[in-house]
Amino acid sequence: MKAIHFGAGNIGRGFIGLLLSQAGYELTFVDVSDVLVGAIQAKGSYTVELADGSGRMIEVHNVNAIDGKNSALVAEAIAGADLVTTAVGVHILKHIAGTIAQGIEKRLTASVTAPLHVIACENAIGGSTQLKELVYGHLPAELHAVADRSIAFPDAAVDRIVPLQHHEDPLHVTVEPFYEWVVDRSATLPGFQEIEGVHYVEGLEPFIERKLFTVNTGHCVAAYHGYLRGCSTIQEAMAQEAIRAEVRAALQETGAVLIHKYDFDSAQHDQYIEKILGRFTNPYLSDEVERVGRSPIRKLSPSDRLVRPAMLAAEYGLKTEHLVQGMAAALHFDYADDPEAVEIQSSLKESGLSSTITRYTGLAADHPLHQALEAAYNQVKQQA
Ligand SMILES: NC(=O)C1=CN([C@@H]2O[C@H](COP(=O)(O)OP(=O)(O)OC[C@H]3O[C@@H](n4cnc5c(N)ncnc54)[C@H](O)[C@@H]3O)[C@@H](O)[C@H]2O)C=CC1
Ligand SMILES: O=P(O)(O)OC[C@H]1O[C@](O)(CO)[C@@H](O)[C@@H]1O
Repeated sequence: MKAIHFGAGNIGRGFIGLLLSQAGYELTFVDVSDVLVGAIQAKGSYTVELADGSGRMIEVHNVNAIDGKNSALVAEAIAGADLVTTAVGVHILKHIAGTIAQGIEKRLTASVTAPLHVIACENAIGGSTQLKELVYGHLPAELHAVADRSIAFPDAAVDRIVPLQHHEDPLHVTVEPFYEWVVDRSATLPGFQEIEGVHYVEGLEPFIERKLFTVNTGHCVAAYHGYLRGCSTIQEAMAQEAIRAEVRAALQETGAVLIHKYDFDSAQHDQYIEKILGRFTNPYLSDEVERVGRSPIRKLSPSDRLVRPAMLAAEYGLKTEHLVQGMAAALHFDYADDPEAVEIQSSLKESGLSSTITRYTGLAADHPLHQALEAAYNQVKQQA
């Protein structure tokens, strides 16, 4: 079984690559970083370290890498693969879609009928579905129906905290022990051999929303409040009682939404929240607030971890105060090395608060959440 994985970064090496290799796949990474590609090609292996105080190391052997800038070579590899996965960032999917389409076209021209599954392992709802649309945009229309018979794009939810790495070895990666990779079984093709270690479910929506609106909502709320209060890491932020309470309160709000929408057991969901809070405080990890807060435009967008649960809460008549506080802190994330943060800050200066809110959150000026966010934005800085 051959797998091609786009993105030899933190989650690529520390989670998806590790799991695929352990599941018996012959694994080839595709990346545009010369350092990562060169190091994998030279060594053919790398080490994953578990951040649990045990010092446990796992060696990942027999891995290869292709330079993502060489689309012909990547397409050739895809033509002969059983699985394509990605962990590049949802905004990068459009840049790899053409190459994936090239690989699919090669495969169909060579009459390969074995199923190919393409799974986007990104933090987004419907990531693989988005990738399919992008890939099909590059495929000749007459091939779409043929491709549908042997190529599938099951959506997925991936969860493992892998911070920025600061090791001499560019391939060494430290990860939290916990991981969860959930895939929509209903979108897989007959004859597909399930990947060992992956949890297959018939309906992905409750899983992806539970993950995105708990792990990712909580994490970014900690990051934005932490940044405002001058903390360097999530661990430092979570050690402040006020921030910890703010994160827990935001997760109680998303929890109420999830319980209402999916009829989750309330006590079990509380335990899930506590487990996530415990993961954020893992003393064996050091996770910069700038990484976890990165890409605030994506995180403030209408279908993402802050606005979407708040909109649902408003619709269900539930509380939104702490989600709104999180959004307000996100608008104050003025980190100069993050292009999305810089764009929001320029918009605030040039267009003002109200039109910035509408532009990035999709909340119209007369929406109650818009008005609450304006008020919270003006208050948040004073509380920091
Ligand atoms: N780090 C984490 O804890 C988690 C991250 N994720 C998601 O995984 C994705 C990747 O995140 P990270 O691994 O943290 O980021 P990262 O920045 O460490 O890795 C991304 C990799 O993609 C590569 N890349 C960029 N453009 C490319 C292209 N055109 N072709 C091939 N490779 C390309 C980069 O060179 C980099 O090595 C994101 O969507 C993130 O939301 C999901 C769960 C956990
Ligand atoms: O910030 P992004 O790119 O959505 O992804 C990183 C996020 O995913 C997580 O790994 C959770 O699975 C967190 O570390 C972090 O909040």
